[in-house]
Amino acid sequence: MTLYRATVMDTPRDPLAEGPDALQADADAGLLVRDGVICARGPFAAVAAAHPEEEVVDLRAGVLLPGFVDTHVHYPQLRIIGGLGRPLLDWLTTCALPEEARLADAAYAATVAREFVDGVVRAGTTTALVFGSHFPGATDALFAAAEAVGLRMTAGLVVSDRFLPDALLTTPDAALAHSTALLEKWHGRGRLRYAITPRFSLSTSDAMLDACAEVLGAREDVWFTSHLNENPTEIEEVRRLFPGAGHYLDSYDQHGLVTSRSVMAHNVHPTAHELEVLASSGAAVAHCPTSNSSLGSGLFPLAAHLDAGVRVALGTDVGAGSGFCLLKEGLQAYFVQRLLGPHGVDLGPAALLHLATRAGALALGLADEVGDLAVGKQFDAVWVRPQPGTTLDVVLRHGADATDTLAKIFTLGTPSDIAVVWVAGRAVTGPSAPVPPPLPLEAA
Ligand SMILES: O=c1[nH]c(=O)c2nc[nH]c2[nH]1
Ligand SMILES: [Zn+2]
Repeated sequence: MTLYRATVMDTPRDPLAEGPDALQADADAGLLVRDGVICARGPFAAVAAAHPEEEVVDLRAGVLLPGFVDTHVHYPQLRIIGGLGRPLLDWLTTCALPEEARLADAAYAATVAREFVDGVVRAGTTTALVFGSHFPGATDALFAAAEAVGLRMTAGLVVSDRFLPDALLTTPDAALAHSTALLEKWHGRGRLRYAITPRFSLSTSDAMLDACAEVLGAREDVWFTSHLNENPTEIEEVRRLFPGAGHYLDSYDQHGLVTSRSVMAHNVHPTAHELEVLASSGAAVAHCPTSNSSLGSGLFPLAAHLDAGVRVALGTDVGAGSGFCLLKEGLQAYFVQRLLGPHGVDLGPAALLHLATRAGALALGLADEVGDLAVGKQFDAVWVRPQPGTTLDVVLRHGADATDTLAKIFTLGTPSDIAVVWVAGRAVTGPSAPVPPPLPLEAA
Protein backbone atom coordinates (compact mmCIF):
# COMPACT_ATOMS: atom_id res chain seq x y z
CA MET A 1 0.00 0.00 0.00
CA THR A 2 1.08 3.61 -0.56
CA LEU A 3 -0.02 6.64 1.41
CA TYR A 4 -0.01 9.83 -0.69
CA ARG A 5 0.19 13.10 1.24
CA ALA A 6 -1.07 16.03 -0.82
CA THR A 7 -3.38 18.94 -1.38
CA VAL A 8 -6.23 17.12 -3.14
CA MET A 9 -9.00 18.70 -5.21
CA ASP A 10 -11.85 16.91 -6.95
CA THR A 11 -15.54 17.29 -7.75
CA PRO A 12 -17.54 14.23 -6.69
CA ARG A 13 -20.59 16.55 -6.83
CA ASP A 14 -21.46 18.70 -9.87
CA PRO A 15 -20.65 22.42 -9.44
CA LEU A 16 -22.81 23.24 -12.47
CA ALA A 17 -25.83 21.89 -10.60
CA GLU A 18 -24.81 22.61 -7.00
CA GLY A 19 -22.58 25.69 -7.25
CA PRO A 20 -18.88 26.28 -6.57
CA ASP A 21 -19.08 24.78 -3.06
CA ALA A 22 -19.19 21.39 -4.75
CA LEU A 23 -15.40 21.64 -5.03
CA GLN A 24 -13.85 19.21 -2.57
CA ALA A 25 -10.47 20.63 -1.53
CA ASP A 26 -8.41 19.01 1.23
CA ALA A 27 -5.26 20.93 2.17
CA ASP A 28 -3.18 18.18 3.82
CA ALA A 29 -4.91 14.98 2.85
CA GLY A 30 -3.84 11.37 3.09
CA LEU A 31 -4.89 9.02 0.29
CA LEU A 32 -4.17 5.35 0.94
CA VAL A 33 -3.94 3.27 -2.24
CA ARG A 34 -4.01 -0.51 -2.35
CA ASP A 35 -3.87 -2.48 -5.63
CA GLY A 36 -4.58 0.73 -7.54
CA VAL A 37 -7.74 1.53 -5.55
CA ILE A 38 -8.19 4.34 -3.02
CA CYS A 39 -9.04 2.64 0.26
CA ALA A 40 -8.85 5.57 2.70
CA ARG A 41 -9.00 9.36 2.43
CA GLY A 42 -8.93 11.94 5.19
CA PRO A 43 -6.70 14.39 7.00
CA PHE A 44 -3.14 13.08 6.57
CA ALA A 45 -2.50 12.88 10.30
CA ALA A 46 -5.56 10.69 10.83
CA VAL A 47 -4.91 8.34 7.90
CA ALA A 48 -1.21 8.07 8.83
CA ALA A 49 -2.08 7.30 12.46
CA ALA A 50 -4.41 4.52 11.36
CA HIS A 51 -1.77 3.11 8.96
CA PRO A 52 1.60 3.90 10.58
CA GLU A 53 3.46 1.20 8.68
CA GLU A 54 2.67 2.46 5.15
CA GLU A 55 5.19 4.07 2.81
CA VAL A 56 4.42 7.82 2.50
CA VAL A 57 4.84 9.68 -0.81
CA ASP A 58 5.00 13.38 -0.06
CA LEU A 59 3.29 15.42 -2.79
CA ARG A 60 2.73 18.61 -0.82
CA ALA A 61 4.81 20.62 -3.27
CA GLY A 62 2.01 20.46 -5.83
CA VAL A 63 -1.71 19.75 -6.21
CA LEU A 64 -3.20 16.30 -6.76
CA LEU A 65 -6.19 16.17 -9.13
CA PRO A 66 -8.17 13.30 -10.65
CA GLY A 67 -6.79 12.13 -14.00
CA PHE A 68 -8.32 14.03 -16.89
CA VAL A 69 -10.93 12.46 -19.16
CA ASP A 70 -10.80 13.32 -22.88
CA THR A 71 -14.10 12.35 -24.50
CA HIS A 72 -13.10 13.14 -28.10
CA VAL A 73 -9.68 12.89 -29.71
CA HIS A 74 -8.35 11.55 -33.05
CA TYR A 75 -5.23 9.38 -32.90
CA PRO A 76 -4.19 9.68 -36.59
CA GLN A 77 -4.22 13.49 -36.40
CA LEU A 78 -1.40 13.95 -33.91
CA ARG A 79 1.15 15.13 -36.45
CA ILE A 80 -1.16 17.68 -38.11
CA ILE A 81 -1.95 19.68 -34.96
CA GLY A 82 -1.65 23.35 -35.88
CA GLY A 83 -3.46 23.42 -39.24
CA LEU A 84 -4.91 26.85 -38.61
CA GLY A 85 -7.07 29.08 -40.76
CA ARG A 86 -9.61 26.75 -42.41
CA PRO A 87 -13.23 25.78 -41.75
CA LEU A 88 -14.12 22.12 -41.12
CA LEU A 89 -14.53 20.65 -44.61
CA ASP A 90 -11.56 22.52 -46.07
CA TRP A 91 -9.43 21.50 -43.04
CA LEU A 92 -10.46 17.86 -43.45
CA THR A 93 -9.53 17.85 -47.14
CA THR A 94 -6.29 19.77 -46.76
CA CYS A 95 -4.90 18.78 -43.37
CA ALA A 96 -6.54 15.75 -41.77
CA LEU A 97 -7.46 13.25 -44.47
CA PRO A 98 -4.09 13.13 -46.33
CA GLU A 99 -2.35 12.39 -43.01
CA GLU A 100 -4.98 9.79 -42.05
CA ALA A 101 -4.27 7.99 -45.36
CA ARG A 102 -0.62 7.60 -44.31
CA LEU A 103 -1.70 5.21 -41.55
CA ALA A 104 -2.14 2.51 -44.20
CA ASP A 105 1.57 1.95 -43.56
CA ALA A 106 1.70 -0.33 -40.51
CA ALA A 107 5.10 0.85 -39.29
CA TYR A 108 4.09 4.50 -39.59
CA ALA A 109 0.84 3.79 -37.74
CA ALA A 110 2.62 1.97 -34.91
CA THR A 111 4.97 4.93 -34.41
CA VAL A 112 2.11 7.44 -34.41
CA ALA A 113 0.16 5.22 -31.99
CA ARG A 114 3.03 5.30 -29.50
CA GLU A 115 3.50 9.06 -29.95
CA PHE A 116 -0.23 9.55 -29.45
CA VAL A 117 -0.59 7.54 -26.26
CA ASP A 118 2.55 9.10 -24.86
CA GLY A 119 1.29 12.61 -25.64
CA VAL A 120 -2.10 11.89 -24.10
CA VAL A 121 -0.77 10.62 -20.77
CA ARG A 122 1.89 13.33 -20.53
CA ALA A 123 -0.94 15.85 -20.74
CA GLY A 124 -2.55 14.26 -17.67
CA THR A 125 -5.26 12.30 -19.46
CA THR A 126 -5.88 8.93 -17.88
CA THR A 127 -9.14 8.04 -19.66
CA ALA A 128 -9.95 8.76 -23.30
CA LEU A 129 -12.56 8.05 -25.96
CA VAL A 130 -10.46 7.90 -29.11
CA PHE A 131 -11.28 7.96 -32.81
CA GLY A 132 -9.08 5.23 -34.25
CA SER A 133 -7.93 4.99 -37.84
CA HIS A 134 -9.79 4.00 -41.01
CA PHE A 135 -7.34 1.07 -41.20
CA PRO A 136 -7.87 -2.01 -39.02
CA GLY A 137 -4.12 -2.59 -38.57
CA ALA A 138 -3.55 0.98 -37.44
CA THR A 139 -6.48 0.76 -35.01
CA ASP A 140 -5.05 -2.48 -33.65
CA ALA A 141 -1.74 -0.62 -33.13
CA LEU A 142 -3.57 2.04 -31.13
CA PHE A 143 -5.06 -0.55 -28.76
CA ALA A 144 -1.65 -2.20 -28.39
CA ALA A 145 0.01 1.12 -27.56
CA ALA A 146 -2.68 2.01 -25.00
CA GLU A 147 -2.34 -1.41 -23.39
CA ALA A 148 1.45 -1.09 -23.20
CA VAL A 149 1.25 2.25 -21.41
CA GLY A 150 -1.83 1.48 -19.34
CA LEU A 151 -4.14 4.22 -20.67
CA ARG A 152 -7.83 3.64 -19.89
CA MET A 153 -9.20 3.86 -23.42
CA THR A 154 -12.37 3.32 -25.42
CA ALA A 155 -11.73 3.38 -29.19
CA GLY A 156 -12.79 1.91 -32.48
CA LEU A 157 -12.19 1.56 -36.20
CA VAL A 158 -13.40 4.67 -38.05
CA VAL A 159 -15.74 3.67 -40.87
CA SER A 160 -16.97 5.55 -43.95
CA ASP A 161 -18.24 4.62 -47.38
CA ARG A 162 -18.55 8.00 -49.15
CA PHE A 163 -17.32 11.59 -49.32
CA LEU A 164 -13.72 10.81 -48.26
CA PRO A 165 -10.75 9.93 -50.53
CA ASP A 166 -10.98 6.34 -51.84
CA ALA A 167 -8.10 5.15 -49.64
CA LEU A 168 -10.21 5.83 -46.53
CA LEU A 169 -13.41 4.16 -47.72
CA THR A 170 -14.70 0.69 -46.97
CA THR A 171 -17.93 -1.24 -47.47
CA PRO A 172 -20.58 -1.96 -44.84
CA ASP A 173 -19.70 -5.69 -44.94
CA ALA A 174 -15.98 -5.06 -44.48
CA ALA A 175 -16.69 -2.50 -41.75
CA LEU A 176 -18.83 -5.04 -39.92
CA ALA A 177 -16.19 -7.77 -40.22
CA HIS A 178 -13.21 -5.60 -39.21
CA SER A 179 -15.06 -3.85 -36.36
CA THR A 180 -16.24 -7.18 -34.98
CA ALA A 181 -12.73 -8.64 -35.12
CA LEU A 182 -11.22 -5.66 -33.31
CA LEU A 183 -14.04 -5.66 -30.77
CA GLU A 184 -13.54 -9.34 -30.03
CA LYS A 185 -9.81 -8.88 -29.62
CA TRP A 186 -9.78 -5.76 -27.43
CA HIS A 187 -13.15 -5.02 -25.80
CA GLY A 188 -12.98 -5.72 -22.07
CA ARG A 189 -9.26 -6.52 -22.17
CA GLY A 190 -7.77 -4.73 -19.14
CA ARG A 191 -8.87 -1.11 -19.29
CA LEU A 192 -9.76 -1.16 -22.99
CA ARG A 193 -13.22 -1.02 -24.54
CA TYR A 194 -14.59 -0.78 -28.05
CA ALA A 195 -16.61 2.09 -29.60
CA ILE A 196 -18.46 1.86 -32.94
CA THR A 197 -17.14 4.88 -34.84
CA PRO A 198 -18.74 6.06 -38.11
CA ARG A 199 -16.81 9.23 -39.00
CA PHE A 200 -19.93 11.37 -39.51
CA SER A 201 -23.22 11.06 -41.37
CA LEU A 202 -21.73 12.95 -44.27
CA SER A 203 -19.31 10.07 -44.94
CA THR A 204 -21.64 7.16 -44.14
CA SER A 205 -24.59 5.76 -46.07
CA ASP A 206 -27.67 4.30 -44.42
CA ALA A 207 -26.27 0.85 -45.17
CA MET A 208 -23.07 1.71 -43.28
CA LEU A 209 -25.03 3.06 -40.32
CA ASP A 210 -27.05 -0.19 -40.34
CA ALA A 211 -23.79 -2.13 -40.14
CA CYS A 212 -22.77 0.05 -37.17
CA ALA A 213 -26.11 -0.67 -35.51
CA GLU A 214 -25.57 -4.39 -35.99
CA VAL A 215 -22.25 -4.28 -34.11
CA LEU A 216 -23.72 -2.03 -31.41
CA GLY A 217 -26.75 -4.24 -30.95
CA ALA A 218 -24.65 -7.36 -30.56
CA ARG A 219 -23.22 -6.26 -27.21
CA GLU A 220 -24.76 -4.45 -24.23
CA ASP A 221 -21.54 -2.75 -23.19
CA VAL A 222 -20.08 -1.43 -26.43
CA TRP A 223 -19.94 2.35 -27.03
CA PHE A 224 -20.86 4.58 -29.94
CA THR A 225 -19.29 7.84 -31.01
CA SER A 226 -19.45 10.18 -34.00
CA HIS A 227 -19.66 13.87 -34.95
CA LEU A 228 -22.76 16.06 -34.83
CA ASN A 229 -23.77 19.61 -35.83
CA GLU A 230 -20.27 21.04 -36.02
CA ASN A 231 -20.42 23.42 -38.97
CA PRO A 232 -23.30 25.02 -40.95
CA THR A 233 -22.06 23.79 -44.35
CA GLU A 234 -21.67 20.26 -43.00
CA ILE A 235 -25.17 20.38 -41.49
CA GLU A 236 -26.65 21.55 -44.80
CA GLU A 237 -24.95 18.68 -46.65
CA VAL A 238 -26.26 16.13 -44.12
CA ARG A 239 -29.76 17.55 -44.60
CA ARG A 240 -29.39 17.03 -48.37
CA LEU A 241 -28.03 13.47 -48.01
CA PHE A 242 -30.65 12.31 -45.48
CA PRO A 243 -33.93 13.81 -46.76
CA GLY A 244 -35.89 11.44 -44.55
CA ALA A 245 -34.16 12.54 -41.35
CA GLY A 246 -35.75 15.29 -39.29
CA HIS A 247 -32.34 16.69 -38.38
CA TYR A 248 -28.65 15.72 -38.18
CA LEU A 249 -29.06 13.67 -34.97
CA ASP A 250 -31.93 11.82 -36.60
CA SER A 251 -29.54 10.44 -39.26
CA TYR A 252 -28.01 8.39 -36.42
CA ASP A 253 -31.15 7.97 -34.34
CA GLN A 254 -33.07 6.37 -37.19
CA HIS A 255 -30.53 3.53 -36.96
CA GLY A 256 -30.78 3.16 -33.17
CA LEU A 257 -27.37 4.71 -32.62
CA VAL A 258 -28.36 7.36 -30.06
CA THR A 259 -28.40 5.77 -26.61
CA SER A 260 -26.89 6.31 -23.16
CA ARG A 261 -23.73 4.70 -24.55
CA SER A 262 -23.38 7.36 -27.28
CA VAL A 263 -20.98 10.30 -27.16
CA MET A 264 -21.56 12.88 -29.91
CA ALA A 265 -18.77 15.37 -30.62
CA HIS A 266 -19.43 19.12 -30.98
CA ASN A 267 -23.16 19.85 -31.34
CA VAL A 268 -22.40 23.54 -31.74
CA HIS A 269 -25.59 24.18 -33.73
CA PRO A 270 -28.35 21.99 -32.25
CA THR A 271 -32.08 22.35 -32.70
CA ALA A 272 -34.34 22.25 -29.65
CA HIS A 273 -35.63 18.85 -30.75
CA GLU A 274 -32.12 17.42 -31.02
CA LEU A 275 -31.40 18.55 -27.47
CA GLU A 276 -34.61 16.85 -26.32
CA VAL A 277 -33.61 13.59 -28.02
CA LEU A 278 -30.08 13.73 -26.58
CA ALA A 279 -31.49 14.31 -23.10
CA SER A 280 -34.15 11.63 -23.25
CA SER A 281 -31.75 9.04 -24.69
CA GLY A 282 -29.06 9.84 -22.11
CA ALA A 283 -26.46 10.41 -24.84
CA ALA A 284 -23.60 12.76 -23.99
CA VAL A 285 -22.00 15.60 -25.92
CA ALA A 286 -18.23 16.07 -26.13
CA HIS A 287 -17.61 19.82 -26.17
CA CYS A 288 -14.31 20.62 -27.91
CA PRO A 289 -13.73 24.35 -27.47
CA THR A 290 -10.22 24.77 -28.95
CA SER A 291 -11.30 22.86 -32.06
CA ASN A 292 -14.49 24.92 -32.37
CA SER A 293 -12.46 28.10 -32.04
CA SER A 294 -9.70 27.04 -34.41
CA LEU A 295 -12.06 25.90 -37.18
CA GLY A 296 -14.41 28.82 -36.53
CA SER A 297 -17.22 26.32 -35.96
CA GLY A 298 -19.05 28.54 -33.49
CA LEU A 299 -19.65 29.25 -29.81
CA PHE A 300 -20.98 26.18 -28.00
CA PRO A 301 -24.46 26.75 -26.49
CA LEU A 302 -23.72 25.16 -23.12
CA ALA A 303 -26.68 26.81 -21.38
CA ALA A 304 -29.12 25.27 -23.87
CA HIS A 305 -27.58 21.84 -23.29
CA LEU A 306 -27.76 22.14 -19.52
CA ASP A 307 -31.29 23.56 -19.61
CA ALA A 308 -32.40 20.61 -21.75
CA GLY A 309 -30.69 18.15 -19.40
CA VAL A 310 -28.02 16.98 -21.85
CA ARG A 311 -24.83 15.58 -20.37
CA VAL A 312 -21.72 17.50 -21.47
CA ALA A 313 -18.02 16.73 -21.04
CA LEU A 314 -14.82 17.98 -22.66
CA GLY A 315 -12.82 16.72 -25.61
CA THR A 316 -9.58 17.99 -27.13
CA ASP A 317 -10.47 16.96 -30.70
CA VAL A 318 -6.80 16.79 -31.66
CA GLY A 319 -5.80 17.51 -34.46
CA ALA A 320 -8.37 20.31 -35.01
CA GLY A 321 -7.95 20.97 -31.29
CA SER A 322 -4.74 22.59 -30.20
CA GLY A 323 -3.22 19.96 -27.92
CA PHE A 324 -3.90 17.06 -25.58
CA CYS A 325 -4.23 18.98 -22.33
CA LEU A 326 -7.66 19.25 -20.76
CA LEU A 327 -6.46 22.27 -18.76
CA LYS A 328 -6.31 24.25 -22.00
CA GLU A 329 -9.72 22.91 -23.10
CA GLY A 330 -11.15 24.01 -19.76
CA LEU A 331 -9.76 27.50 -20.16
CA GLN A 332 -11.05 27.74 -23.73
CA ALA A 333 -14.49 26.50 -22.60
CA TYR A 334 -14.46 29.33 -20.07
CA PHE A 335 -13.47 31.87 -22.78
CA VAL A 336 -16.22 30.67 -25.12
CA GLN A 337 -18.88 31.08 -22.42
CA ARG A 338 -17.54 34.57 -21.64
CA LEU A 339 -17.79 35.49 -25.33
CA LEU A 340 -21.44 34.47 -25.30
CA GLY A 341 -22.11 37.32 -22.87
CA PRO A 342 -25.50 36.97 -21.22
CA HIS A 343 -26.09 33.66 -23.00
CA GLY A 344 -22.93 32.07 -21.58
CA VAL A 345 -22.64 29.85 -18.52
CA ASP A 346 -20.54 31.13 -15.64
CA LEU A 347 -17.83 28.46 -15.59
CA GLY A 348 -15.88 28.78 -12.37
CA PRO A 349 -12.76 26.72 -11.62
CA ALA A 350 -14.74 23.99 -9.88
CA ALA A 351 -17.00 23.60 -12.94
CA LEU A 352 -13.94 23.41 -15.19
CA LEU A 353 -12.44 20.65 -13.05
CA HIS A 354 -15.71 18.75 -13.13
CA LEU A 355 -15.97 19.08 -16.92
CA ALA A 356 -12.38 17.85 -17.31
CA THR A 357 -12.76 14.87 -14.98
CA ARG A 358 -15.99 13.50 -13.54
CA ALA A 359 -18.27 14.77 -16.33
CA GLY A 360 -16.14 12.76 -18.77
CA ALA A 361 -16.28 9.70 -16.55
CA LEU A 362 -20.09 10.04 -16.42
CA ALA A 363 -20.31 10.44 -20.21
CA LEU A 364 -18.29 7.24 -20.63
CA GLY A 365 -20.19 5.24 -18.01
CA LEU A 366 -17.05 5.00 -15.86
CA ALA A 367 -18.01 7.24 -12.95
CA ASP A 368 -18.12 4.31 -10.50
CA GLU A 369 -14.42 3.75 -11.19
CA VAL A 370 -12.79 7.08 -12.05
CA GLY A 371 -13.41 10.83 -12.29
CA ASP A 372 -12.78 11.76 -8.67
CA LEU A 373 -10.56 10.61 -5.82
CA ALA A 374 -13.14 9.21 -3.42
CA VAL A 375 -12.65 5.98 -1.47
CA GLY A 376 -13.38 3.02 -3.73
CA LYS A 377 -12.26 4.77 -6.92
CA GLN A 378 -9.23 3.83 -8.98
CA PHE A 379 -6.17 5.93 -8.24
CA ASP A 380 -6.14 7.72 -11.62
CA ALA A 381 -4.50 11.00 -10.73
CA VAL A 382 -2.28 13.83 -11.89
CA TRP A 383 0.20 15.71 -9.79
CA VAL A 384 0.40 19.33 -10.92
CA ARG A 385 3.86 20.41 -9.87
CA PRO A 386 5.37 23.17 -12.04
CA GLN A 387 9.11 23.53 -12.38
CA PRO A 388 10.45 25.89 -9.74
CA GLY A 389 10.58 29.48 -10.97
CA THR A 390 7.96 29.14 -13.71
CA THR A 391 5.09 31.60 -13.62
CA LEU A 392 2.66 28.90 -12.52
CA ASP A 393 5.01 27.91 -9.71
CA VAL A 394 5.23 31.54 -8.59
CA VAL A 395 1.52 32.27 -8.69
CA LEU A 396 0.58 28.98 -6.98
CA ARG A 397 2.54 30.17 -3.98
CA HIS A 398 0.16 33.11 -3.78
CA GLY A 399 -3.19 31.41 -4.31
CA ALA A 400 -5.79 33.02 -2.07
CA ASP A 401 -7.72 29.78 -1.55
CA ALA A 402 -8.44 26.45 -3.24
CA THR A 403 -10.68 27.96 -5.91
CA ASP A 404 -8.05 30.56 -6.76
CA THR A 405 -5.35 27.87 -6.90
CA LEU A 406 -7.49 25.86 -9.30
CA ALA A 407 -8.17 28.94 -11.45
CA LYS A 408 -4.42 29.51 -11.72
CA ILE A 409 -3.85 25.87 -12.73
CA PHE A 410 -6.46 26.10 -15.51
CA THR A 411 -5.18 29.49 -16.66
CA LEU A 412 -1.47 28.69 -16.80
CA GLY A 413 -1.11 24.92 -16.64
CA THR A 414 0.44 22.94 -19.50
CA PRO A 415 1.66 19.34 -19.84
CA SER A 416 5.07 20.43 -18.61
CA ASP A 417 3.49 21.31 -15.27
CA ILE A 418 2.21 17.77 -14.82
CA ALA A 419 4.96 15.94 -13.01
CA VAL A 420 3.41 12.52 -12.46
CA VAL A 421 0.35 10.73 -13.87
CA TRP A 422 -1.02 7.52 -12.37
CA VAL A 423 -3.52 5.09 -13.86
CA ALA A 424 -4.87 2.49 -11.43
CA GLY A 425 -2.09 3.31 -9.00
CA ARG A 426 0.77 2.92 -11.48
CA ALA A 427 2.83 5.90 -12.68
CA VAL A 428 2.46 6.07 -16.46
CA THR A 429 4.54 9.13 -17.27
CA GLY A 430 7.78 7.20 -17.15
CA PRO A 431 9.12 4.05 -15.52
CA SER A 432 10.47 5.93 -12.52
CA ALA A 433 8.59 9.19 -12.71
CA PRO A 434 10.80 11.41 -10.54
CA VAL A 435 9.23 13.16 -7.58
CA PRO A 436 10.98 16.49 -6.93
CA PRO A 437 11.57 17.40 -3.28
CA PRO A 438 8.65 19.06 -1.49
CA LEU A 439 8.40 22.84 -1.51
CA PRO A 440 5.24 23.75 0.41
CA LEU A 441 2.72 26.06 -1.19
CA GLU A 442 1.75 29.23 0.60
CA ALA A 443 -1.95 28.48 0.34
CA ALA A 444 -3.93 25.65 -1.14
O1 LIG B 1 -13.46 18.22 -35.93
C1 LIG B 1 -13.59 17.25 -36.70
N1 LIG B 1 -12.54 16.44 -36.97
C2 LIG B 1 -12.64 15.40 -37.79
O2 LIG B 1 -11.66 14.69 -38.01
C3 LIG B 1 -13.90 15.17 -38.39
N2 LIG B 1 -14.34 14.24 -39.25
C4 LIG B 1 -15.63 14.51 -39.45
N3 LIG B 1 -16.02 15.60 -38.76
C5 LIG B 1 -14.95 16.03 -38.10
N4 LIG B 1 -14.79 17.05 -37.27
ZN1 LIG C 1 -13.48 15.09 -34.08
